[in-house]
Amino acid sequence: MAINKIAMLGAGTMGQGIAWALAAVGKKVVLYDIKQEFVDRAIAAIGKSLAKAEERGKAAPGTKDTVISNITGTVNFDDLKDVDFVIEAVFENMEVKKDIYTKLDALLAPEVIIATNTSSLSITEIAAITKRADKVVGMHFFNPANVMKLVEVIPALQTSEETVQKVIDLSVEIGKKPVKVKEGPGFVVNRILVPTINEGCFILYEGLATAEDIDTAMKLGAGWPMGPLTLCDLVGGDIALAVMNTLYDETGDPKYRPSGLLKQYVRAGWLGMKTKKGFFNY
Ligand SMILES: NC(=O)c1ccc[n+]([C@@H]2O[C@H](COP(=O)([O-])OP(=O)(O)OC[C@H]3O[C@@H](n4cnc5c(N)ncnc54)[C@H](O)[C@@H]3O)[C@@H](O)[C@H]2O)c1
Repeated sequence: MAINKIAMLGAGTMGQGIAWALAAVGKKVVLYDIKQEFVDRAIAAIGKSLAKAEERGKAAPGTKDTVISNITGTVNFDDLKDVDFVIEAVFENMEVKKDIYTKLDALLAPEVIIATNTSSLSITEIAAITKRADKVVGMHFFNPANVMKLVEVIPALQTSEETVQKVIDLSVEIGKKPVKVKEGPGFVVNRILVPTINEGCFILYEGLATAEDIDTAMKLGAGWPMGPLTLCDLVGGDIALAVMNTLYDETGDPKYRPSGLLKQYVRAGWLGMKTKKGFFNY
């Protein structure tokens, strides 16, 4: 079955970028969230960024209109019923995901693949909620998803080879570089990256350097495009903490214990760019 119409669940940071990436190559995207204002805000943000890109000559004239015309926003779950493929990027919370997967499983045609963008939850556990476990798979994009080239493709224990191949093919079709990864906490990128963010939080808490200096050190000393604390603000402190908690819980290895400071920032709602305040102000 050709994949032309794709449901994008969750119009937050990731849903927005993924919807943009899909629409840019001509896929018809149905962007679903729980509130109309979230959907409207996401589509407006894509339009604004593309208008700027056109003004600066970084996107061909008319790109914005083409991309936006390929995205339909909705808060009506039934609007997802005739899609060819689903990508889910709702909150990183198993209860929220379970509710969504139960409803999707009942709504969708049996052959439709459901790909989850989860950063830290078990894809095997998500697959087990459905009656199509062989068609549930991890498709892990990186932020900003319209720019970053990598997609980690993660089969659950139950996922069929055919499903994996379809996700690899779709990733290539939308201009990404897929890498197949066995299911394990953090996959590859977050297993390495998020503990580094966490270490930046420990260093800040211990007062070894200011937030600015920690980031400058890693940019100028290690050639990172941004420092670990800016990266935390970009990813979202809540997401970084969820990944650390998963690494810690799944492995029981104390080297993955989340920093108390990161926990405190999340409790304060200082999640980073999406809340305009994190380790830096936005
Ligand atoms: N932020 C990142 O850098 C990043 C990178 C890769 C993967 N992820 C993963 O992507 C997913 C989303 O992360 P995000 O950063 O976009 O989060 P976000 O908080 O920015 O957006 C989540 C969106 O999901 C919506 N939502 C919540 N419950 C819903 C429901 N029942 N139905 C439909 N929409 C619902 C929210 O209203 C919100 O708009 C998570 O699983 C996360 O682990 C995040």
